[in-house]
Amino acid sequence: MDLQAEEGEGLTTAPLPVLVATAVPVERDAVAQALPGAFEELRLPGGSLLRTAAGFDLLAAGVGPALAAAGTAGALTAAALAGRPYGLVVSAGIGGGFLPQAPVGSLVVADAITAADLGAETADGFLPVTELGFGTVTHRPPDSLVRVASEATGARTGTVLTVSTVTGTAARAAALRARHPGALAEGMEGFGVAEAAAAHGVPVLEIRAVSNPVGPRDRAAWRIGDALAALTEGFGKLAPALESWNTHDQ
Ligand SMILES: O=C(O)c1cccc(C(=O)CC[C@H]2O[C@@H](n3cnc4c(=O)[nH]cnc43)[C@H](O)[C@@H]2O)c1
Repeated sequence: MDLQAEEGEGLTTAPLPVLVATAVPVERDAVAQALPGAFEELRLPGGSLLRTAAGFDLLAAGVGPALAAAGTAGALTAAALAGRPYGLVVSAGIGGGFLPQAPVGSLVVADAITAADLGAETADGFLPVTELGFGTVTHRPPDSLVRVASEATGARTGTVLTVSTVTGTAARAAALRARHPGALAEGMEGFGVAEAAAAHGVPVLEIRAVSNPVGPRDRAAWRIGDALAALTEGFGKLAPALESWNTHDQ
């Protein structure tokens, strides 16, 4: 695919497509509602992908960091082999919000995407995998991208934690806060998406619409419909900002 388009006297770079990875189809569909035009459905090994004419590919990769990483990596590899590489990967979905900073229905954009439970438990507390001599526990989206995304959507910015076990007690929420003072939200996919993006050298963004507080388990307090509506509204504002960032601002 020719990425250069002539415009007037000079050359401008056409924006590379954006991959949006959600966990489940209702999240993918909430994002799709914000994007104009028809969708083409493509089959991939890890599931199906909805492609918009405007350059957004939407993937429901599954719940949890492993499926998120596998699905995202598969889509990135397929796109690269097809000669249509992505310029940006977005992890999008609902999540738990730390109160009072991130109430139900609000949006959070990650300035750090951190694996909160990747490491070892010791008698002296939790050791992140980096202190064991391995890998990484945090990916940082580009500052300019975080700024553009939060200005467009009104989202708060802070750390979004990725957990394999949803927090369900006040004690666990307090422990996470103590270890990650900048945490605003938790989800189960962001770090997996970010690992796959990093492996391909592609920038990543994470946006979460808060469906429930992080803390004691209370299923009656979930507001999934409100969070999905916030995701749609937020993505409607985010999409043009991403296109602009992708073209000019990075
Ligand atoms: O059964 C529970 O107590 C419970 C509480 C919150 C979420 C779940 C899920 O199974 C949803 C997992 C799904 O949604 C995202 N999500 C939403 N809220 C949270 C949360 O508080 N902590 C972590 N992840 C959350 C997550 O990214 C998954 O895709 C069950």
